[in-house]
Amino acid sequence: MPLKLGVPSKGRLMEKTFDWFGARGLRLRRAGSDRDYAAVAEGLGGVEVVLLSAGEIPLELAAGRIHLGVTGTDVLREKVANWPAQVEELAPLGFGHADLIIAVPNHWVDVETLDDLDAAAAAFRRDHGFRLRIATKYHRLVREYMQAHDIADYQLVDSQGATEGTVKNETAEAIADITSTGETLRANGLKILGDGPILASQATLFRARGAEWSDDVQDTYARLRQMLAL
Ligand SMILES: Nc1ncnc2c1ncn2[C@@H]1O[C@H](COP(=O)(O)OP(=O)(O)OP(=O)(O)O)[C@@H](O)[C@H]1O
Ligand SMILES: O=P(O)(O)OC[C@H]1O[C@H](OP(=O)(O)OP(=O)(O)O)[C@H](O)[C@@H]1O
Repeated sequence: MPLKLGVPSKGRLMEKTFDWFGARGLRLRRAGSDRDYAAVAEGLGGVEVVLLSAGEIPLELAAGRIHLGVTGTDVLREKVANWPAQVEELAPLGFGHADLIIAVPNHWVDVETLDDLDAAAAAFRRDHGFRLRIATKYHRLVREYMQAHDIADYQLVDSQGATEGTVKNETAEAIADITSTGETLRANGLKILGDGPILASQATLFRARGAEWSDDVQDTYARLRQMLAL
């Protein structure tokens, strides 16, 4: 039985993951063309590479269909309930950095912090008769964060992409999304609340606790750990 390693299937996350493993002696490469979602690992026997969307890797880990997987800590924590029981964080990989933040319109001059947002949300509800809307795809992480900060006067609206546009489109008053350069926020007239990010994410190598760790997989894993200096 091979050790299954889930790797992002496209973009910079895929390239940097290939580079990270390559620098440690495990050469990952696509088996065929750019469109062929098969890949191979060279340098250590017994490893099967599975190319998956970064957003799918958390669920594959939680289901135990892959033994190891690379994805962002943000999507892992968002998609896997009680994640520490399901996966082990083996190593942060030093790329794919992005902060999950809350942002509000620049012209909300009285709102710079979460406390300000709390006050604005109460006023918003009084004035409009419905709760202030925060657009996001990170429902679990935002809910937990708001609960931890005792903020209840809001509602989440689902946005699976182009989230910064929801404010201009008047389907939300604020957003919670990841940012790296901040360009998308600036272009959409939004500013980040000054309390620090909900989560600072980066690409990370995870191990699925519930996968089938047969003797031969464990043996491959031990050799891989040595190779990767884990
Ligand atoms: N600037 C960035 N833009 C988007 N994602 C980023 C950025 N920097 C780092 N990331 C990370 O890349 C990962 C992408 O996850 P996402 O779910 O969007 O991927 P995906 O499944 O490949 O998406 P899709 O196939 O829908 O484009 C997340 O962990 C995210 O934090
Ligand atoms: O701070 P920046 O460097 O501008 O990057 C942040 C943007 O990148 C991501 O979007 P992505 O391109 O993954 O598309 P999405 O809208 O489908 O999530 C994220 O959702 C932000 O919109």
